[in-house]
Amino acid sequence: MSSENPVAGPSTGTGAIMHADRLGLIASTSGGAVAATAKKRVKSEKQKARNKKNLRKRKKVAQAKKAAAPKNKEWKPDPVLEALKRAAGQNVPEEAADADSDSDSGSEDDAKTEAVAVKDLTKEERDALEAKEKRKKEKREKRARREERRERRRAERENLARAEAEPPTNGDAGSDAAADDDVEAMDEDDKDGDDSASTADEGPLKTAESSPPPLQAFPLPRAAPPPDAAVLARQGLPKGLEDATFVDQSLRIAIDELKVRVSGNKEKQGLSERIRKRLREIEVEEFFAVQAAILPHLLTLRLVPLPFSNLSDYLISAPTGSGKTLAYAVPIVEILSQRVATRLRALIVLPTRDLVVQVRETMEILAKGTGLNIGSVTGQHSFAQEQNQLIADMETPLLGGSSKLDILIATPGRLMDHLASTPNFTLQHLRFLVIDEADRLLNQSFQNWLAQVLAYTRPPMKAVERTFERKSYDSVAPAWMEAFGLIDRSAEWNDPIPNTCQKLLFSATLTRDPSRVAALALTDPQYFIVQSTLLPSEPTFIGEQFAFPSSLSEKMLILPAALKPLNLIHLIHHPEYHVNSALVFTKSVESALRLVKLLEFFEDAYVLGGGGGRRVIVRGYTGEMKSRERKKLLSDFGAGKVNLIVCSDLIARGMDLPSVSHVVSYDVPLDMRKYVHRVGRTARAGREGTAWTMIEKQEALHFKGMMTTAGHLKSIRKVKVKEEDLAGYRDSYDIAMKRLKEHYGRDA
Ligand SMILES: Nc1ncnc2c1ncn2[C@@H]1O[C@H](COP(=O)(O)OP(=O)(O)OP(=O)(O)O)[C@@H](O)[C@H]1O
Repeated sequence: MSSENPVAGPSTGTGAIMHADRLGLIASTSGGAVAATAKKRVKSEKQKARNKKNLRKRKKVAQAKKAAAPKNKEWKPDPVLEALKRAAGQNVPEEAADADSDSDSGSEDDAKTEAVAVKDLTKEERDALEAKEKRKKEKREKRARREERRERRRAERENLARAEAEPPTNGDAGSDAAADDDVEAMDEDDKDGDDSASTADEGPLKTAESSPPPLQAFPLPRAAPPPDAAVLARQGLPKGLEDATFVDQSLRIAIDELKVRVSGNKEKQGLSERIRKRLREIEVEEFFAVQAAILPHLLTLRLVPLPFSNLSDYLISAPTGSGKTLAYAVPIVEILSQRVATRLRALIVLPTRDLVVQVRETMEILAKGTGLNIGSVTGQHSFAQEQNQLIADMETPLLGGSSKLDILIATPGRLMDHLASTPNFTLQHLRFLVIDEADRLLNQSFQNWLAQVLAYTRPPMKAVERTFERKSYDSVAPAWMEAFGLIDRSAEWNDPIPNTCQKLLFSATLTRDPSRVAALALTDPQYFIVQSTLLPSEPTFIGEQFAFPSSLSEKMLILPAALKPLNLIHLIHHPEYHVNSALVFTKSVESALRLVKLLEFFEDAYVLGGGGGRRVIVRGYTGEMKSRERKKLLSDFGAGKVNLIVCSDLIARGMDLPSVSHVVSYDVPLDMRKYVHRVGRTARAGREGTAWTMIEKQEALHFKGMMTTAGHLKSIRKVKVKEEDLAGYRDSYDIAMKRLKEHYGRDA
């Protein structure tokens, strides 16, 4: 038993082992006090010996450091020591000063000297001295604490050793306490940063026996890894839309070569001679990729599909100008030309009046000689006029409706009006429902048009009570008969009579947003994507697919807003760019009209001033113009009488103006879809075309980000127009600006 052991003091005389948790109790007894005094003495002797050893070590280190220090680094005397020397009029040798500053137990003489000298110190010197004293004191206290801990640990180790020899008499809390102390000691040592306090000689405190292995942490509940974004986006998407069929944009099939499967592996000519003749008349000798891919599927099923035949719905995403209109117009005309009686069998929905007019023209050319009746409702004519065109008999209530038309082309708003208010207008006979520019139309939610139209194409779930007698000529669609009580199939096991309406959705920027797709209630949907082979075979993101005509070249100008008009003028007049027969897109109708005025004033000044030979004819195209005026303008443009049409996004979609050689986005398009449709007004049907985008400096980041997200930035070439290239237009431009200000008032 060691006399240094604080837990087994001599006064106990029993030599019994006391546990660490009784330490406090022992310390309070008189025997404990004697032991403590003896221990203190031994401790202070040991402490002194250790201090001397440390002092020697430090001196050596200090000397080594001095020797290693760069020569130019001067040694600086301790300011406090210097002050003391000055005050005491004494010459303290360098070595002694060093020792004093490091040692925590200065000699008595020194203390006296200091006491005398302190009186003569300045305030700053006195503060410094006090701080130094404080530091010394803290150091002493720290060291004392460390010593105390060391002693305690040593005692505990001895106790443990004894405990191993003899079985313990009570619970073993000591190891825990020791472990706690150990943590504390480590903390203290870390704070000290004092290497003299090394405990290396004492060996590691924690041994395998002394501290039990730490308990395994109870595993915390962890969130499952998030699913892949693409997987998430596909959720709720019909299988057919996940596995899209990719069609190479360069695919071509001669119109005589188009075959359809009849039964088994047998094939036959897909189109009648009549429609092939019509196609040749409009210079269609071969089918473009979208047509070659989709026609064999649509032509296989004829007017009334047999029961159990697979009447799939189709979603087709193909670049602008790739011939989507003919991809649905040809099969509609070909299949409907077999009809005997007139029923409304094809409904084509388009977002704008202009597009309705355009598609109607194509339909009429194809249907020439078939006897098919084609009409349109857009609100351009009065409601009564449209009703007259639509319905043969509005007086007699008829279950099967009374249509004058086989094919109706409509804008959604006007279509809703007729469904609500035109007697005998029904969609029960529909064989085709086409939604062209589908992404745009699916985004239009007015009057919930899509849900309503779809509801009108399906037979009612409940039997409809009739308030009138059925006429002999009242022709009800087979799928509607049961609902009207014309047949009773309740005793039959057969499936309900299938609906014959096939949905076809087309766009250059088709969405696969599952929520929107779900709204379409598609049957066995098939998804076709027409794209250039240069693009990756898998769509990079599931939401939207953007494809561009391969004959399109794209350029961008990043420039200050104030230089936009001059740059546009440069593009128009410089022979290198020769932007002519162009559509110029602005952000609003107002900006379009203003730009038209500015360009007109410029052309006046420039041509009169002898700047350029030919005058460029510029016109604006707005929704406020009468349809007659718009038609005239487009025809003048096609004939080359108008060189530039400045417009808002009104004609950005779907308009087929074959003469457009350039598109200029004078104001940057706000989203990718707008960009795709604007640039798609050129480079149509395989022709060459160039699209320019003017980007104000502060818009560049947004625009580039948008293009990068769509994986398209690399396809756009950045062009820089030099300041000196614009110099030749300056004078005429200044005149034009002056006139523009006069035209709009001084504030313009
Ligand atoms: N097979 C073909 N051969 C020659 N020209 C064709 C063929 N198919 C279509 N075209 C012509 O290509 C032009 C563009 O066709 P269409 O308007 O149908 O394109 P789109 O794909 O609907 O474009 P957008 O997405 O801009 O509406 C039209 O002038 C059309 O007559």
